[in-house]
Amino acid sequence: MQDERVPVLEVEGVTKRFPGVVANADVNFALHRGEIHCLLGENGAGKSTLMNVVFGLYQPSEGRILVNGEPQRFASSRDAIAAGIGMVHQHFQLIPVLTVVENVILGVETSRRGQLDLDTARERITELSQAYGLGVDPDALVGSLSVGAQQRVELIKALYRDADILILDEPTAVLTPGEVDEFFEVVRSLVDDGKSIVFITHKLREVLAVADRITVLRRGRVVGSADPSTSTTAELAELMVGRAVSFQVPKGPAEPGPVVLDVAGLGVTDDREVVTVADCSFRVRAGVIYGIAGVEGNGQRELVEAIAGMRDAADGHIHIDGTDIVGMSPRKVERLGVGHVPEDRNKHGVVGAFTITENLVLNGYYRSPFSRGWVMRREPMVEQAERLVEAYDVRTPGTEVTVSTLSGGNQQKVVVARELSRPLKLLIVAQPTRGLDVGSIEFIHSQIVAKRDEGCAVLLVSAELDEILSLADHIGVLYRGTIVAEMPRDEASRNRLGSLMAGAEDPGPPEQPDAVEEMV
Ligand SMILES: Nc1ncnc2c1ncn2[C@@H]1O[C@H](COP(=O)(O)OP(=O)(O)OP(=O)(O)O)[C@@H](O)[C@H]1O
Repeated sequence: MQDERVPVLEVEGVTKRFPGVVANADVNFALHRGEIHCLLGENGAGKSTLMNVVFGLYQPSEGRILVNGEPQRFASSRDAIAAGIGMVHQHFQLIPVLTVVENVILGVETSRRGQLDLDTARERITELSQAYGLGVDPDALVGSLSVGAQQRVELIKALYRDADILILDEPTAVLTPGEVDEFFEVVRSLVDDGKSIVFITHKLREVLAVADRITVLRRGRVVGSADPSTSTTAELAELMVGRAVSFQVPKGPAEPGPVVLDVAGLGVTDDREVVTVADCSFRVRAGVIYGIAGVEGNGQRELVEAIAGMRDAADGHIHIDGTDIVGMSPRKVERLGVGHVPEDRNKHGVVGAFTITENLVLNGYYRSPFSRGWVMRREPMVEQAERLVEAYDVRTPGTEVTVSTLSGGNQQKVVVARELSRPLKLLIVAQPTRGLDVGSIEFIHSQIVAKRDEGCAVLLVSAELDEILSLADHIGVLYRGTIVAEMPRDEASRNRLGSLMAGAEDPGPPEQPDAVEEMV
């Protein structure tokens, strides 16, 4: 029998240094059996690094890891898995062209008479899926699954390897509100079954809803712990960031100018040639934030890519400041004064192997002052990088480090800094604060409002209704690739948008405009 008082996982005095950075400094942390322990901290606080040490991906510079009271030495994640630890990363590690069962057994194949034993694996996956309410079809192609279902496949992968301790790194960042509720049910059933969970998130309301215990990291150190039954989101925010955070965006009324973006009868297909945007029409005026609300997967990605010149339109028109941009290259569109913060920063936002300085001039290196004739000029590039790193509070040892070494949230700040720091006519922002901490959300929201107040037209696409409600002046609901309803912000409510997003009838404007809830 195991002694219930011995934590299932202990981190003792762990320090992890990278060149120029102490990512974790003398961290102590204990996880008990059957508990959900939330690890909180601002972007770059060292949460992922600590969990990568626990999962054997990094070796600690100092300190040790104990599992059930036994000191461990993990040479790789294989050793951590053997000790009963499973991790679901922020970015899934699945192969889209393989089925669920093939993905799950990769690396742990069992064979019978030299043949892969898919049947036994399939049975086990079905059992796990039923036991924890995961609803995963073992034969589905992973690439055809929703983000929420892919995440459950990652969970099954860990459970299939007999994980007792599960590390979930920002699992809800990519989920819709409905999926988050389902996910919490799954987490609870795991805990009821005796699993122990480390849960990393930036969403303070979630923390209070789900955590048994909370530990807060700041700049690599544990700065405190909190009891979820007696803490408030404001207290947690202050503990994380080290100052009081305002959850409301200060914003005056919009002063609408001429139409900048005019989308008319637009049709766009996705990578598989399936029509995902159809007969879509809306207009965005200068000085206005137009928010697109919608359940993810209703054509948002293709719509944004078409407006940014990254995807061809099959039908209709897109006028930006009077110019029809259909068929134009992204660079030409960008030269019209269009900024774009893409939804997937790794694919389209940053080049991981380039430095911060280089990433900050990705779309302007050929222009003055960064180039003169054919010659690139480093000095103004570095000057700009130093200025933006300071203004956007990008946590980094310097501007010459490669962006892949920054924490996820800090990579996002680099993209936002690059796109918002130049004069723009149209700013397209898709999920601008995904993965960001409360302090950074506050800052980026204020920058988006400042852009609007300069007279820029802003197209905001967000899966967070609270983000739409707190920033947008006018709202369009995208359902199955079409704007099915439009309304001024004052006539929107969470209920009304929720119904329209689900394809239901419009219940009409609320009697009282909805107050904006905290975006955390
Ligand atoms: N492989 C690496 N090489 C160099 N520095 C790194 C590496 N990995 C992380 N760091 C640095 O360690 C610090 C902590 O990063 P980490 O990713 O652990 O933060 P985090 O709390 O998970 O942040 P976020 O909430 O933004 O994901 C950051 O300053 C980051 O730049």
